[in-house]
Amino acid sequence: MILSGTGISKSFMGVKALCDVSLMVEEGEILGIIGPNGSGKTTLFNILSGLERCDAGEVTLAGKRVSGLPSHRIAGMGLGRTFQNLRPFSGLSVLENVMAGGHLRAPTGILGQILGLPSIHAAERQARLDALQLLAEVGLGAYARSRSTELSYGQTKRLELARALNTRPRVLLLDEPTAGMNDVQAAEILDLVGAIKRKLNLTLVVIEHNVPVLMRFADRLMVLDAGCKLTEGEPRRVVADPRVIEAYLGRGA
Ligand SMILES: Nc1ncnc2c1ncn2[C@@H]1O[C@H](COP(=O)(O)OP(=O)(O)OP(=O)(O)O)[C@@H](O)[C@H]1O
Repeated sequence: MILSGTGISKSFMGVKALCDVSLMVEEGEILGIIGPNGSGKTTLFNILSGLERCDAGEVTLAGKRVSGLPSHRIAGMGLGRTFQNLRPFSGLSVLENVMAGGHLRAPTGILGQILGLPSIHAAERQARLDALQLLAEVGLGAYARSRSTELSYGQTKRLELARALNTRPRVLLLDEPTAGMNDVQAAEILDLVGAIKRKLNLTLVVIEHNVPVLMRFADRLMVLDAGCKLTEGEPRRVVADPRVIEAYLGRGA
């Protein structure tokens, strides 16, 4: 098991966003997370990645307890993520945006940077090559020098993916990677994510509203409803569960 959350609870000013939620993610698997709006999906990602602290519970990554650590430490230990709302650095080029995610791995210290040691230049060159390679992988090779603001919405989603991959994650949390896309575009981006996952031997946890698309992609689904885990398991069995149909698709569905 590469990622686990045990008994995670979180309230915001008395509103229970998560209530005793546990999850186990095996190395190499794709876990899909679904649930109605406000059911706690993003809060769960925020806790797993260290952006929010849980009120109770524990998160482990590759057997090490990470709950309580700052998000950059958890990222450095191999947990990457993308965000539901796109937020590229608008003043930077596409390439620079990807490289900004890679500084976690920079082998050289601040003193070396001030002194401009040759090893820094070699490291910078390598970082640039790595970022260009990732841009090519996500289909943005031709846009390396463009401003990130010149990219279309779908291309910005790909940039977010490249940026997250540049932290060299073992586990990648994807928050609505296909939001705002039609089914064809959604299938296309998930095909790309799947190919990268296989190539880099990643483990994925994916929040997604497009259930039919996610069903084809995920090995397992977990359903949140009002901050509680409703059920989890094999995708077809989960979406046929009457409790899931009622909670997720609405009463009378
Ligand atoms: N920072 C915050 N302050 C106050 N309440 C919050 C905060 N973050 C989340 N919440 C509340 O916690 C609950 C869960 O929100 P969360 O964003 O995790 O749900 P979600 O399942 O990701 O929703 P969506 O599908 O709409 O993105 C909601 O009631 C939300 O209003």
